[in-house]
Amino acid sequence: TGTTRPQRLLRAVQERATRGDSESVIAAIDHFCRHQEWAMNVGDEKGFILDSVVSEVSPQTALELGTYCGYSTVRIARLLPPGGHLITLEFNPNYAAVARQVIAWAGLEDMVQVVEGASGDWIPHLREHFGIESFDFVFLDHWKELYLPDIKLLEECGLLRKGTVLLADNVICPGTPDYLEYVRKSQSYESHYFGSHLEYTRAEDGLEKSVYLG
Ligand SMILES: C[C@H](C[C@H]1O[C@@H](n2cnc3c(N)ncnc32)[C@H](O)[C@@H]1O)NC(=O)c1cc(-c2ccc(F)cc2)cc(O)c1O
Ligand SMILES: [Mg+2]
Repeated sequence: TGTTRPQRLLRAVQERATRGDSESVIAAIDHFCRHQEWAMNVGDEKGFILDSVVSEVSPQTALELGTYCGYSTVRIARLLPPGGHLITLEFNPNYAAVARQVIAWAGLEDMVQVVEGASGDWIPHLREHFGIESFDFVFLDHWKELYLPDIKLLEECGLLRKGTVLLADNVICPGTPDYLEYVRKSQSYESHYFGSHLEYTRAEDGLEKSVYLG
C-alpha cells in the first residue's frame, strides 16, 4: 500500500512551503494540484473570491463544513481578525489528520479547531461544546446533497443570526440544485452568485453567497 493523495499533498507542503508562512502553504498546494495531481480544494481562482468575502465579513466566529486537506481552512484562518476562531468539520479521519498537519505547517493551529465527525451529528452540539452563540460566517464545501439539510439544521439550532454570511462552493459542479433553489427563493436569504471555474480546470463552477436575514 502506497501513500494517499492527501498524504502526497501534505508532503508537497512540507517540502515546498515555509513553516509558519500561510501564503507559501497555499501556493504549494496550488502548485501540487496544477502540476502533480488534481485535488478537490477550492483552488486559487475561487479562493480569491473566498478571500474577498472573508475579508468583508471579518468573522469572529466561522464554521467550515468539509475540511478535506485544510486548504480553504488556511485561506479563511489567515484572514480572521484578532480573536477570530474557525471550527471545521471533517467526516474522514484520514483527511482530518492531514488537514491538522497542513494547518499547523501554516502556523494557524491556534485559530482553528478541526472536529472529526459528520456535520449533521455535530451541528446540534456546537453551542454546548464550543460555547458558540452564533456564526458570523459559514463555508459549505462538504457532500453537496447535505448543503440544504445542514443550513436548515443550523437555522433550527439558532446558530445563524441576522447578517450571517453563507458561502457555498460547487453550486454548479458537482452542483447543489436544491440548495440553490432554496436560498434564492427563500425570504430569509439574500443571495448572489459569483461565477468562476472548477478548481484547476476550465469547467464552469461558482460560489453562492447568501446572507441570512433572520
Ligand atoms: C465532499 C468533499 C469535501 C470533504 O467533505 C467531507 N465530508 C463529506 N460529508 C461530510 C459531512 N457530513 N461532515 C463533514 N465532512 C464531510 C469529505 O470527507 C471530504 O473531505 N468535496 C467534494 O466532494 C468535492 C468534489 C469536487 C469534484 C468536482 C468534479 C469532479 F469531477 C469530481 C469532484 C469538487 C469540489 O470542490 C468538492 O468540494
Ligand atoms: Mg469544493
